[in-house]
Amino acid sequence: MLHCKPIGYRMANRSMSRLAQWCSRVFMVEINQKTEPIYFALSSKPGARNSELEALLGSGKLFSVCALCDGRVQSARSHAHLKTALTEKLAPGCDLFDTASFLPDVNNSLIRGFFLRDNSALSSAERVVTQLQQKGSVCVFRYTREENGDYLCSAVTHEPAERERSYYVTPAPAPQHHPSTLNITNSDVFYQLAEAYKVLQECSDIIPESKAVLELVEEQQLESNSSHDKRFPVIVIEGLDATGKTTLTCSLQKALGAVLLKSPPECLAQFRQRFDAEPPLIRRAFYALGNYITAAQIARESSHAPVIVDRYWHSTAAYAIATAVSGREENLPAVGSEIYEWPSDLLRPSLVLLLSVSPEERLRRLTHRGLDKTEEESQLEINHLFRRKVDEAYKRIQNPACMVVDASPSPDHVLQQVLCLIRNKCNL
Ligand SMILES: Nc1ncnc2c1ncn2[C@@H]1O[C@H](COP(=O)(O)OP(=O)(O)O)[C@@H](O)[C@H]1O
Ligand SMILES: Nc1ccn([C@@H]2O[C@H](COP(=O)(O)OP(=O)(O)O)[C@@H](O)[C@H]2O)c(=O)n1
Repeated sequence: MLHCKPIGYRMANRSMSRLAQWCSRVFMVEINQKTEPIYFALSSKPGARNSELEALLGSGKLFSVCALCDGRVQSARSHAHLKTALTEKLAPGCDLFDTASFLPDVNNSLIRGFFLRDNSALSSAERVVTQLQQKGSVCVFRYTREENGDYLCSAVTHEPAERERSYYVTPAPAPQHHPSTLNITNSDVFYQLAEAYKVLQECSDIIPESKAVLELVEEQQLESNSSHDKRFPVIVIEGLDATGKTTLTCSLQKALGAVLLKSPPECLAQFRQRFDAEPPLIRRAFYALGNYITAAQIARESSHAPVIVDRYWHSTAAYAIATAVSGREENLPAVGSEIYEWPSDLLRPSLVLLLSVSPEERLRRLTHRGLDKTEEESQLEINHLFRRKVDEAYKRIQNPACMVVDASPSPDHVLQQVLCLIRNKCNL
């Protein structure tokens, strides 16, 4: 796959409304998560007819909107703010779809945005988007239907020359790689401490907690360098919420006389809520750094006892990939993709076990437990597609890959099964 510098920022630095710059790109509109997105391009010539595209564009006033800012942190936050503003301000009768533009199969080329179809009584969408445009770096396109059925796209801008220039909307083929996979590296999943570290450095003015997190990372790295002596096995327990990780890790700790650690580590607990409210770029960098703190703790503790770890990099990567990749499981990067590779500088455990229970049993355990779930976990419950993607991503991660354990029997049975595996694989 080709790579490119984040193109959005380059565009933003020039003129946000130069429609010609968007003509090399393909646009994707996601009507819902279960169906294939619709792809179109902008062209100076009319294209072939396409019934799906016409059904999308068919009625109402149509706009696409995206936030373009200098810098990835600002861009990520502006996109999130734009979504909140649109959701709050659009009148009933307006449909809001996720959209993105990209260069087919070119890494880092994706720019996310929204597509609006306005069938509201007062046609209020135009007022809402132009107000948002006045407040910040928001780029708006309008789509209109000609009498002969062709669709044209033009920029909503004060520049007369730009306003008058329009392009035909033409159908485009689906790319080989789903567009939502293009920006995963170093935006959703980080493969080196330095990459995740940089994100929090870039945030430190707007999120003061970032500094404290970075200090903790530095402290732990220094301590671990002086005492790295890995002798005892390190066993990671992974799985969706309520698959029995807490129950099993506590039993394993007792049975093996092991040290129990987790990721994110306890020292980050006070910051978690703050970072959970941020867009994926920042949130995922926070969890990635958590793994490096846990790694430093593992390095120290494994010198004198076996170590059991409740969630580690598999969780960070699998949830991040499943959230980033929209639509169905088939859209995930293929098995063997570099996306599933373990970070080169992160301590590798001896064994990773993935607890697996049926969706029905998991739901029964969640309900029985009756505790608060994170927003993402609640989404899992209602979003079968998302859960399938997390599960599949867990299984595709390699070096080390995880071993799947059937966690539906009784707690004691699961413990005996896992102890047996550990003895076989780790000579304990
Ligand atoms: N093997 C099991 N069989 C039945 N219930 C279980 C089993 N393991 C755990 N549970 C119950 O399921 C719920 C979730 O378990 P927990 O260990 O907290 O999961 P996690 O840490 O993965 O979120 C708890 O109420 C726990 O008592
Ligand atoms: N090592 C980890 C652990 C959790 N996470 C994130 O934290 C969420 C799950 O944490 P949780 O506290 O609900 O999990 P449980 O410990 O309750 O099973 C997931 O949604 C992941 O996004 C992560 O990214 N990396």
